Amino acid sequence: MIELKNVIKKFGRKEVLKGVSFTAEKGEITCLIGINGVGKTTIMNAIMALTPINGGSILIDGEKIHKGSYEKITFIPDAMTMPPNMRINDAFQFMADFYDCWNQERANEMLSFFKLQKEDRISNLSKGNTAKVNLILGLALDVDYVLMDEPFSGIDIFSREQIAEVFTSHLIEDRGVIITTHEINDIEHLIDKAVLLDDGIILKEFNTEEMREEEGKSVIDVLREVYRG
Ligand SMILES: Nc1ncnc2c1ncn2[C@@H]1O[C@H](COP(=O)(O)OP(=O)(O)OP(=O)(O)O)[C@@H](O)[C@H]1O
Repeated sequence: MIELKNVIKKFGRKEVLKGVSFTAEKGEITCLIGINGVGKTTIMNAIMALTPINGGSILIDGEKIHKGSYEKITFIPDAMTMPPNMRINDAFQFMADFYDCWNQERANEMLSFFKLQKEDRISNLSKGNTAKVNLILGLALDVDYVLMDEPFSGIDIFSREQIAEVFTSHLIEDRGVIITTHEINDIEHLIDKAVLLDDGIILKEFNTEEMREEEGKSVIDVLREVYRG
């Protein structure tokens, strides 16, 4: 389980996270929902210890993140982090050199699922194909937890459908996944838990299936209630 307890983050005098607490379980897809600039990426960076926090704590399976945790958790950003002159195959090699948990077989499987070629140069990839390569680089790691920043943002409908298919496949299955979005429509049916963020605090955290069964409400119904009052 990933557990955030009362996390505070300031940039200068601006307090972006004002005591954020929520949990994300293994085997579940947790979606962090909020408008642009509300602090979703900051939360991802804080979980990965890529940015220091000013208060509270973040635990992964009960432990503070340490060097070894990077064989257990990965972050798929919304932009390419590999050098543009690399080919996809070079990026795979880079990951293989860097991570013990790199799974080449799974990378190849995803590459053919997305109909991409190993020889393709990163700089020549479309936005949709960049997102797919990012997804491969993250999901071909045998890690328990995967963080994804806006995996559907700015991507055409067919690519979105392909990515959605990955979410319901064995590639995700038992892992704990946290994704961020400011646009829930595409992924409402894929997520197990919704965490609504606004102005540095969590407004609501709920299990989507329970909400549907017990109160007859979709995630969008709850969003309307919470954000529009
Ligand atoms: N390095 C930084 N220095 C100063 N302010 C920052 C920094 N990074 C983020 N911020 C500010 O923190 C706030 C939250 O940013 P963040 O990127 O986490 O939001 P977000 O919810 O991910 O937005 P989006 O949906 O646009 O990606 C914003 O007001 C942003 O300007």
